[in-house]
Amino acid sequence: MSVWAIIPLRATPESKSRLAGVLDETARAELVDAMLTRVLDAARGARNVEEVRLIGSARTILDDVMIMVDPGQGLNAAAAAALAAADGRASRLIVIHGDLPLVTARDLELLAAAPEGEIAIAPDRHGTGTNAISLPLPAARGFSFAFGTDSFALHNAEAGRMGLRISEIHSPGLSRDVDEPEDLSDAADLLKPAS
Ligand SMILES: Nc1nc2c(ncn2[C@@H]2O[C@H](COP(=O)(O)OP(=O)(O)OP(=O)(O)O)[C@@H](O)[C@H]2O)c(=O)[nH]1
Ligand SMILES: O=C(O)[C@H](O)COP(=O)(O)O
Repeated sequence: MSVWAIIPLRATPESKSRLAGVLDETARAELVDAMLTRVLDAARGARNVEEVRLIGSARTILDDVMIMVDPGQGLNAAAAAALAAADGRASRLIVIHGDLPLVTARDLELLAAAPEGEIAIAPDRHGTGTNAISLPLPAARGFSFAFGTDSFALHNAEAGRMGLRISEIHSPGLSRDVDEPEDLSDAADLLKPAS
C-alpha cells in the first residue's frame, strides 16, 4: 500500500479572489499555475509519495497528472472525494493545498512519514487554518474535513473524535500559503514582472 498526495484546486476566474485588489485576473491565474507547479513538483519529488493527483480544475492542460472530478460542493466535499478514492488503495492520503509557493519535497516526505496510524497536520502561518493533512487509511476512513474558519482546531477535534493521535508539522513551506496581498512576498519568485 502506498502514500497518495491529492491537491485540491479551484482554478476559476474567481480563485484567489482575495488578491483581486492587487492582481488582475490574468496575473492571478498565472500565480495559481505557478504555485500548482511548485506543489506538484514537491509532491512528485518526495521519495515516499507514490501517487500524485489533482482534484478540481486546472487552467492549463496537465497531461502528466491525473485530474479527478470535483463533486462541485466546495473544498471539503472535494477532500472527502479524494479520501474515498484513496481508501482501499493507499495506506495514507495527504491532502495538500495548491497555494504553497515555498513547499518542498522534504515537506511532503515529512507528511508521508507520519507514524503509522497517526494523523499529521500542517497549520497555516496564523495557527488557525490547515494547509496540509496526512491521514492514515483505513483508520481515518470517514474523516470529516472542516476546511474554512478555524479548521486547525476542528481537524484536531475530529482526530480526537476518531480516537487518532495527531502531530503537527511546522515548516515555512507548509505554513506560508498565499491568501492575502501581504502574503505575496512569499511568492515573489513566482510572480511575473508586470508588462
Ligand atoms: N477542488 C477544489 N479545490 C478548492 C475549492 N475551493 C478551494 N480549493 C483549493 O483549496 C486550496 C485553498 O483554497 P483557498 O485559499 O481557500 O481558496 P482560493 O480560491 O485559492 O482563494 P480565495 O478566493 O481568496 O478564497 C487551493 O488549492 C484552492 O485552489 C473547491 O471548491 N474545490
Ligand atoms: O482551512 C483552511 O485553512 C482554509 O479553508 C483553506 O485555506 P486558506 O483559505 O487559508 O488557503
